[in-house]
Amino acid sequence: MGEAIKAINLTKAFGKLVAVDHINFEVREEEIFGFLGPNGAGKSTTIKMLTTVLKPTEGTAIVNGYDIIKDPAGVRRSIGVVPQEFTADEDLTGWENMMMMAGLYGINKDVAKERAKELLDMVELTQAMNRKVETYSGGMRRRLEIAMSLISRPKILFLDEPTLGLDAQTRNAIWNYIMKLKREYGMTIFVTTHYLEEADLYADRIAIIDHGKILAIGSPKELKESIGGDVVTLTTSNDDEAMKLLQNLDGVLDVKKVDGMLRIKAKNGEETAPQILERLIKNGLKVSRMSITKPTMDEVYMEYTGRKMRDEEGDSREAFLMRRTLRRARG
Ligand SMILES: Nc1ncnc2c1ncn2[C@@H]1O[C@H](COP(=O)(O)OP(=O)(O)OP(=O)(O)O)[C@@H](O)[C@H]1O
Repeated sequence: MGEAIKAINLTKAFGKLVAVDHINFEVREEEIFGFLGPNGAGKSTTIKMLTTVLKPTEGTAIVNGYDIIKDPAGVRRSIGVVPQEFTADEDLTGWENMMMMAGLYGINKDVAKERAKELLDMVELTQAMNRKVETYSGGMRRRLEIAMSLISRPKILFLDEPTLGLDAQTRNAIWNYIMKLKREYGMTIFVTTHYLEEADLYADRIAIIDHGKILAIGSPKELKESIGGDVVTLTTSNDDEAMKLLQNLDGVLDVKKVDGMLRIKAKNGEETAPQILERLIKNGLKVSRMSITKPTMDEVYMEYTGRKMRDEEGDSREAFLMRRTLRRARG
């Protein structure tokens, strides 16, 4: 598959503040690409440059084969955008908003009606389509905006925090539409979020951005593996003996006794656990309990940004240095 987006040294400075700092990445066709980062990381600024709302200070990007600087009109024709701020007209009905959007793209009336029906149906707004938008809930508005952004049948959809501030059930529904767009229409989706679980569950690949720089990029699985693997926890008939036996086993990164159990860091838990068992049993030990836990996106995020997603500021630098020191000490 080809690439839908390619950012090349993409940079935006506001005076002295470099909001997006020479970033390079590619988004493949038909993937859900999650752009993950805390408030102020540079996510919206990146989206605004990719959708030609803002001009880069330096660098460029190719979107759907069009250069965002040389051919912004080409870019705009081939993309759909759901910005963070609500843009639908409150005084119009859902249906009228759809028609207004179609008008902006110069879409033939009959075609527009056909598409509007299908899209409103997809986001489950058919029943509410003749009501004024001012009566819509937050979730309904977001769904309408998604439908509006699709009226031109774009190849790439940009969504800036589409689930921000919505309840869990609505967030789920929004992600279901996003998955459907990828599955049924083969769309490429570029989506920013600061919900780690959502990126983990739904994105094919994730870029973690902070202070305008991309800190890591990969599938959720690759990112989780990159921070040092899984944890296998064991209870054995002789933990001291077990520790000695496992220390040099292939795939084992570290063995520790914690709370009366053995805590083993392994590159890949599923592959290493059977080998652990085999070695212990061969040497006459009994294993009474065993579990495998995978690192979470929270840990990935903390590892790369040096802070938790929700306590944004605080002593993040210290926390980062502490973690790095501990990691190095562990070897
Ligand atoms: N028009 C502007 N003028 C000056 N500074 C700006 C402007 N737009 C954004 N910034 C600054 O650039 C940095 C990145 O902002 P951006 O909105 O891209 O972050 P974000 O990751 O999208 O965060 P959020 O989730 O809060 O929107 C922030 O420090 C912000 O204050």
